[in-house]
Amino acid sequence: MTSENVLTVRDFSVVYDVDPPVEAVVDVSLELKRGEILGLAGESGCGKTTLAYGIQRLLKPPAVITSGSAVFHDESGTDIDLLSLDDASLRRFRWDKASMVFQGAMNALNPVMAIGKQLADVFETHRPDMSREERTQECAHLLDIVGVGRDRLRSYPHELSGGMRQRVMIAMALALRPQLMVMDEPTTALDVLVQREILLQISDLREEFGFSVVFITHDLPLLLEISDRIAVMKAGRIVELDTAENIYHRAQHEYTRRLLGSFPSLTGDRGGFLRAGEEGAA
Ligand SMILES: Nc1ncnc2c1ncn2[C@@H]1O[C@H](COP(=O)(O)OP(=O)(O)OP(=O)(O)O)[C@@H](O)[C@H]1O
Repeated sequence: MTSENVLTVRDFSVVYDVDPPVEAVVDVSLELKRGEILGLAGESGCGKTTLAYGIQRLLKPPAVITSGSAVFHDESGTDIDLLSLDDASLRRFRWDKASMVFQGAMNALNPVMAIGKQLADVFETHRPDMSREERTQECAHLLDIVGVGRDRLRSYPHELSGGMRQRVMIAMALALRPQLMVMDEPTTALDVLVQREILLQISDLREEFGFSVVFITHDLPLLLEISDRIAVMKAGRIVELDTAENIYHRAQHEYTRRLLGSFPSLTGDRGGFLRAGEEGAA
């Protein structure tokens, strides 16, 4: 039977083995539900990126996972113990089951290759049985759903704006229909309006495709708007994890309240702040 959760992390710790050692993630436990957007909030250096990379086994030395477990609950009903996967299984996992969009992703596009070709390459590598027609169809569809449009299939990265290029990266991340998408400050470099538009689109796509998202940013107002639940990190630990609504209205932890208080847009008239889809709500 398919589990209600897509990911279960228990007592997960990561140390950077430098002198003196840095305890970047300390005893973190969390569950990610199927189809939910979980926001990871917290000040710079609190360990958000280390946690997100750690559970996907993307960390390099001097980072060492010192304790805990991370289990992916595949929709087939199989549990995958991420910390015990060998390299080949890990590579497959990363494309097939989980994908990642990071801040500078848009600069990772190959400048001398049309974006349609770069998308098609994903299918050529990971879905070798697909025909050329199917590939082209799928690439066109992907560009449509992320709001770039299929007429851009033959465009080169330099012919697109930063926002468009980041959407292409999101299309790539969606290509193999992963069950989990990790987004680390995916839109921070972009204009605020573009950023908002892309995020609302991700939220819609998530409903359409049913994937879960771990969304990392230090922009708490943005997280409140798009997340179902928010985990607040401080010095490597999760100090509070609750629905976005509870975090906003009924934060329990003093640190969370302080974090909320550091964003002027959240401290004024409460009615002035609305979660997406709640237009008209106070
Ligand atoms: N390669 C490294 N070697 C030593 N310490 C590191 C290394 N990478 C990160 N750290 C430390 O680990 C801690 C957590 O860093 P991390 O990048 O995960 O935080 P973050 O919350 O994602 O911050 P930001 O929002 O700035 O990206 C910080 O104290 C950081 O200085």
